[in-house]
Parts: sequence; C-alpha cells; structure tokens
Amino acid sequence: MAERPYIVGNWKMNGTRAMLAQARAIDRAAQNMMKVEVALAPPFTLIHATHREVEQIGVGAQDCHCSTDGAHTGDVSATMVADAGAKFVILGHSERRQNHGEDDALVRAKAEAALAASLRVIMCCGETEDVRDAGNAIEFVASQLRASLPEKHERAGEMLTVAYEPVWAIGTGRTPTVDDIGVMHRAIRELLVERYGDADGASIRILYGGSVKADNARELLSADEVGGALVGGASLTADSFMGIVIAAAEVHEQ
Ligand SMILES: O=C[C@H](O)COP(=O)(O)O
Repeated sequence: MAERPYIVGNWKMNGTRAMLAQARAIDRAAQNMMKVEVALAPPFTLIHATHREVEQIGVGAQDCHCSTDGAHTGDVSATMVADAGAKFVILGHSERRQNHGEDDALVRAKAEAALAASLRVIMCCGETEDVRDAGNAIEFVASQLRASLPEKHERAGEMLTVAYEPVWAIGTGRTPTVDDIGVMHRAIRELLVERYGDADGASIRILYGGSVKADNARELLSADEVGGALVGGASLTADSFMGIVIAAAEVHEQ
C-alpha cells in the first residue's frame, strides 16, 4: 500500500451518546498511529458531539440531501452536516440504495451538493451476489460509478474516495478473494483515470468494505489498489476497530 491508508468506521444506525466513549478511545489510540488516517461516520445525532470530543480522527456523515435547504421533512443537507463538524460524507451506500430507493442520478446529485459544501465524498459501489454469479460484477460496478460520480471536479484526487463494497459481503462474514478484490480495484482505478485524468485518477483512494475484521484486515488490505477500508460492525468498539487500524499500519510498512 503506497499511500497513507484510510480506515473509516461507519456506525450505521448504531450509537447513542454512550458510544462517545468509543469515539474518544479510538481518537486516543489513533494519536499513536499517525501512519494511518482514521475517521468515523456516526449517525447524524452524534456528529457534533463526536466532532467536539475528538482531536485526531476525521468525523463524517453517512448521507446528506441533494438540496441545500427547504421543505424536506426529516432530511439533512450537506451544509448542515458540515456545520455540525463533518468533513466528509458517505454516499451511495448499498443500504441507502436498497432501503431508500436511491438511484445513481440521486447519488450524483448528493455528491455534487456535498462537494459544493466542501465535504469530501466517499462514494460506495458494489454488486449483488446474483450479479457476481452471472459474471457481470465489473461491468455493473463500472456503470454504477460512471453514473454516480460527479463528471468532473478540480480537486477530484483530494475530495473523492471510492469504496468498493460487494453487497453480499456486507455484515455476512463472507469476503471476496484477494485476487477478486485486486481485479475489481484495478478496473475502478482505470475508470477513475479515464474520468479525472492521470494525476487525480491515480490519487483517489479506493477502499474495500464488507466484513473487514482485525483478523482478516491484513490480507484484505494487501490486495492490489486497496487504499484502506470502510468498516461497519467492527468499528463499533475501539478494540475491534483499532485492530484493523494496526493491521493497516503493518501492511503500509511492508
Ligand atoms: O459501510 C460499511 C460496510 O457496509 C461494511 O459493513 P460490515 O463491515 O459490517 O460488513
């Protein structure tokens, strides 16, 4: 892994204020792990409190609306999450696509709104098991990314991250092989270079997500073109999350 690994915890719909103790513990531990960029995406309700409690780690949101404000009951805009202390937003997660019917066009509109609010974007993509079994995983992910990512951005390399998360690997304990991850990540890299040019396309980090744990992180993070991980379940306690961060530091040093 050439660049500084990026390990992001996605707390999903987990956590009340009692969870801030885990954020503090992760932040303290991350201060001794400067070789790894560590971040957490708590639920909306904890963004501001997490931002106030931590010094070292990044804090982000798990979604935002595509409009800046207006009559959208229950929604939260990019400007609002930025105001609460978020520096990035996860968009296009398969749980949003499946549970809220978000299509690629909406995800792209959200990404444009987030970038306009100076938020970095972690753009998720990934195929279902049926798509993989039919041998169409690469075509599917490429088409999802082409339609979901903004057409251009002057600081694409710095502002965008892609997270490849096969839907069938999320929360299941199943993972692709290192070879399969490498094949997919190389295809994503090609697409990013094609869209954003050599320099930006090469510097956008591509994370792997889906059942990453401390005991498989070393292997998964050593796959070709993997720049870090988007972690769900194992990010909910400082011990399990920091096990992944430590593995990332070790892979980086190899
Ligand atoms: O955003 C995180 C992913 O959905 C992975 O979740 P997981 O680590 O619980 O499989």
